[in-house]
Amino acid sequence: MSTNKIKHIGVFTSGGDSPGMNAALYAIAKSAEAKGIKISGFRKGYEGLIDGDLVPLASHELKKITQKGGTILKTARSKRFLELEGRKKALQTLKANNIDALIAIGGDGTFKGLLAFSEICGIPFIGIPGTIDNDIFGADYTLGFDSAVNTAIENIDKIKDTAESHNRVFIVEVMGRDSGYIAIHSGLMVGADSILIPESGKDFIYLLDKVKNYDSEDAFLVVVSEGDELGAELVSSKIKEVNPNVDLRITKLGHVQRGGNPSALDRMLGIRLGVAAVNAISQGKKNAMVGILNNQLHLTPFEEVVKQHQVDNELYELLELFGK
Ligand SMILES: Nc1ncnc2c1ncn2[C@@H]1O[C@H](COP(=O)(O)OP(=O)(O)OP(=O)(O)O)[C@@H](O)[C@H]1O
Ligand SMILES: O=P(O)(O)OC[C@H]1O[C@](O)(CO)[C@@H](O)[C@@H]1O
Repeated sequence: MSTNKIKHIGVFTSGGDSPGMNAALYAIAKSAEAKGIKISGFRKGYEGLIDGDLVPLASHELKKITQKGGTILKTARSKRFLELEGRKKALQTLKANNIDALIAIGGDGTFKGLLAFSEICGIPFIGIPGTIDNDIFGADYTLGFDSAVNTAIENIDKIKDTAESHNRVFIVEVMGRDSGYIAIHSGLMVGADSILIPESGKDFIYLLDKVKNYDSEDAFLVVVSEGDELGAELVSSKIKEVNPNVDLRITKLGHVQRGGNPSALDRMLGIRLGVAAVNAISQGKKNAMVGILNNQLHLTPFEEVVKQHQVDNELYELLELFGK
């Protein structure tokens, strides 16, 4: 589609919220206004597309909330959009409101949704990676990941104080549905004795070896990703099997990691990617995600984005050196 045909862009946030989404919405509105393009926001992710729940967006309003976590548009996991019937209703909404391009801010599930939608809807779709899990191919960092890791380390530092005072073994579970990124980053930064992630199968053996003879004047800290196949409880019972003397506690950090004001990095990322998304649409691009790779803007087709993510080799090496 050529540049001058785009008059009205729809935007929505989808999947888990992540700090920085509001900054991206502000940037999208600002950039669209500068190009004379109208912007509407669909509320509650794909649910808003299906129900025609949309609101006009204005940059002077969004400017006030760029520093806030969460998403002003709200978000959802939509069962209805998984069905063709739901996607057909969403198509009707777009037609009825003369939307001629869509920007989605979400995780890999959201982009799988756009791929499915593109089979029945021909308008340009552009994605912005927004998930604390950082499990998206085509972006060094997703919106919200840096803030989530900062929240995790702030809290694990506190746990360490009490763990060291009691010489306790602590298992701290951090978020990451299928991804160990938050665990690796936070685990390295707090000096964890062991880091367990879903992408690595053998790490548990090293942990048991280490903890078997643990009887020290110190804490023993395990950071485990919620996506790890064993999980905190099973890890705990295995540790007690090999060393019944340990004084052990489990803390699950949970959704606290998704909230809070975005870090400087996430605010900047939101602004850069918001502007880049509008530019991409104006340049006639479609069905691709904007992301920052090596500090440069990149467009990656959705087909690539949704492929299984990989933890890169350098991170594995750090994990070997520090976490085992
Ligand atoms: N294969 C698919 N076909 C159609 N829609 C899909 C598909 N996969 C996911 N979706 C839609 O995308 C929504 C968001 O996906 P999901 O819940 O996996 O979150 P996400 O975007 O991966 O974000 P997060 O990483 O924060 O969980 C789903 O609730 C669903 O409505
Ligand atoms: O908010 P919900 O639906 O419980 O989802 C939790 C999942 O979302 C994420 O926080 C990503 O947004 C994952 O780390 C976690 O597994």
